[in-house]
Amino acid sequence: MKTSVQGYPRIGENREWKRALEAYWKEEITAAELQEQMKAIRLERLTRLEASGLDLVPTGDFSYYDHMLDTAFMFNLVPERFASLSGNELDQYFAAARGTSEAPAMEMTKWFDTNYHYIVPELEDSWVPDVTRNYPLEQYREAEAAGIKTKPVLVGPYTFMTLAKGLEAEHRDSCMSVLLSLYAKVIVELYEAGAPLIQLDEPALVTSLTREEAGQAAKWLQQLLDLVPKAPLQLQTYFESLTHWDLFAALPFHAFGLDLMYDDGDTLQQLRQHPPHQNAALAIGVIDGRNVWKSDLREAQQLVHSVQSLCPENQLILQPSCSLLHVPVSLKQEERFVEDLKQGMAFADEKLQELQLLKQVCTGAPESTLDDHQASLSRFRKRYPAAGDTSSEKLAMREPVFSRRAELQQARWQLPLLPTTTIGSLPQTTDMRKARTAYRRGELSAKRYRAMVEEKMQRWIKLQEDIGLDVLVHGEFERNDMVEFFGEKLDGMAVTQNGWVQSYGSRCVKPPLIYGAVSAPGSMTVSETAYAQSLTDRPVKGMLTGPVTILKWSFERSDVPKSVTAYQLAEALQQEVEALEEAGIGMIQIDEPALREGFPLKREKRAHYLDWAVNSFRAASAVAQPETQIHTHMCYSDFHDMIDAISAMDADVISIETSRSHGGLIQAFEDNTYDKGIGLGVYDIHSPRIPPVQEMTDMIERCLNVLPAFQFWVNPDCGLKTRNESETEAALRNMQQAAETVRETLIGQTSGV
Ligand SMILES: CN1c2c(nc(N)[nH]c2=O)NC[C@@H]1CNc1ccc(C(=O)N[C@@H](CCC(=O)N[C@@H](CCC(=O)N[C@@H](CCC(=O)O)C(=O)O)C(=O)O)C(=O)O)cc1
Ligand SMILES: N[C@@H](CCS)C(=O)O
Ligand SMILES: [Zn+2]
Repeated sequence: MKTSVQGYPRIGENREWKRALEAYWKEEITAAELQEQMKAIRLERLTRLEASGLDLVPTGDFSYYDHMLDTAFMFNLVPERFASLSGNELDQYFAAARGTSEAPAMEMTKWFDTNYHYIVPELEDSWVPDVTRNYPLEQYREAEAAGIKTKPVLVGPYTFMTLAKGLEAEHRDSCMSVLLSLYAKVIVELYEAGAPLIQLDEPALVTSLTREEAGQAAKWLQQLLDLVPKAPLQLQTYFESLTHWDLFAALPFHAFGLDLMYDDGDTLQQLRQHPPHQNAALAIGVIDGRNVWKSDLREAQQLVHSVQSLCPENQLILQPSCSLLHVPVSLKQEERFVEDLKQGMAFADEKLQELQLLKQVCTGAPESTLDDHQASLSRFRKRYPAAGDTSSEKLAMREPVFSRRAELQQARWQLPLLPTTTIGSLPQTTDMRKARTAYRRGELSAKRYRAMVEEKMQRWIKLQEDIGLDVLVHGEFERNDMVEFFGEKLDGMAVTQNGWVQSYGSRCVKPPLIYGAVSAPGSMTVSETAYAQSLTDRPVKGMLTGPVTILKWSFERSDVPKSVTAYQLAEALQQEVEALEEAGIGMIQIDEPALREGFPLKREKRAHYLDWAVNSFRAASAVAQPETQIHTHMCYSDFHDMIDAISAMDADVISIETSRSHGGLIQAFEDNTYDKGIGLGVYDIHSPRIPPVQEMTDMIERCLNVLPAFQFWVNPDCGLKTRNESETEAALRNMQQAAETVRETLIGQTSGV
């Protein structure tokens, strides 16, 4: 029996990776220094993995930004607009990820149902397929030189092609043939270099594929196997079960890696019905790879035991359910958790220890090997029993209906056509972040910290007025992150000191933990919002994070149904909506950017999810007075398949991304006779590029061809916390000008929403 992981965090124990990247982007270090620092991070990581006792240490899972982007570059799939840029290969790579003044960044979207974002490969007609550099081989050799034999990891061809854009359905087969020949080249080189196993990640196979689609995928994988008959390939899936497993079980893969944690028990049954071919190894995901709770190793042992009857012990590999990319590195630096909470937790490094313990007990060590581990888990469970259903799930509906509310709200606010606003956060400058860090460390007084937040609000309220925005925001200066902030305030939740997880590029988040029943001890956002409102006559939007997003971007209890926690969160937020109204706030935005991300990967589970997700949003917002305008915001997701759900949320206005999809999303709203307000995200906030007025005017006009003007608002496509102040001001001035330019062409039409 062996142990392995599919991948491990890249960011380093103290986010060394992020610091190195950002130093390079700020030109504080040279390319050679960046390479050197990255190498040091890679080697430290490898040493750590090997020292943990893992039998198969992964390489190739490391990246300078994102592994999908790496794969695209490896295959020379570099969009024309970057290939023609001057500079070294590294600069081209970062230009594609981040954009430049000449070339907009490549699209970025969610990696399945996680908060990790990947760069979407662009399959262009001009593509000249080639293997420009075999990155996995380079990493394999580097590890070998350090004395560590590793298992190279690649994004598999089916997942890579499925997630890419720009491919017509009728060209899929020919594109796959080309891709397979490139993969074969990379794989043969790895094999010839002596890789003992090569992991092909194919999570796209666990989505709701028809039998025909799964059959086609199996055929393509067979073609790859035919091209590299000697290579020891492992087909790896995760995040769900493989519905049509029987189509894959007989493929001559060297190993199959399956998730036995997020599969509703399906995988074991499928394995019983269709055992993999005789020589195949089985890599079984029996430790939760994407949550932070200590594993019940007795249960895991049982699971391993059940699989042992299907596969000889020497062909079994124990691993987490998925790559450990989605959990923080180590619990070592968490000093503030009360001990009985901490003993119920496991980050990536602790999961490595769990794998070793599990292997020991599954290979003959006495049962007592697990005693200490299980005892601390029991203490945790006793101290923090799974919080039951403490809140009601009754259907929440706002009254009166939207059309009546819209009249009341327009009478109250008298907004012009195409009202302008922003999404909430304004630049979180280094001085603000440093001040917060100092405040947390007790080096800055609460009074001084508050004064700084107030200074920022004063400056930005004035600036927003000066730009001419119609609806202002307080700027979220007091917040480290839109979820962590509420995690700090809410009972039943706790935050980590150093539990960073990569979200996109160098940007990381510290997901809070939901360990008990969630409730609000008092108001959480009123003080800053009311202060900002006191500085202006224009409306200031209250800013809350919705129940589904808090849940999705936290580590929730695995033994409590998500819907139960979502309703608890909704109740806490409902209180906050009331408190904001009492303080005179008449527009409240409840962000739900993770609503789409939470979509179950299997289509048949979606209706149930949407029931509780939409209803918990309504439960949070339905208490609002009819004259209070409820906004919501979502970003970087494809909403085509959920417009009805968005409508059912019954928010008065929703702001969505429009810039990267070039207005394409608006079409989806037209087809569904959506009648509420829509905020057009007219420019991409992830890029330092200042959007020209004309570009945004064109965008608004394109949308006006689809839906009436009175439905539209104009705003950036997400919060501005990552941008600097001068970029933000310039971009907002252009945005305002674009809105006013189009407004002038609409004279005579009445505003409505
Ligand atoms: C909207 N998005 C979000 C997602 N998930 C969330 N949980 N939150 C989101 O907002 N998912 C989808 C998208 C992803 N987008 C982003 C956007 C921006 C970030 C980001 O900026 N991350 C920051 C960390 C933010 C934070 O918590 N900062 C702390 C500061 C902590 C710190 O590093 N302090 C320094 C000192 C100050 C300094 O030198 O800068 C230190 O301690 O050494 C705070 O503000 O208090 C990042 O830096 O990565 C993430 C996802
Ligand atoms: N209100 C948040 C939403 C981000 S999705 C912000 O502006 O950062
Ligand atoms: Zn957003």
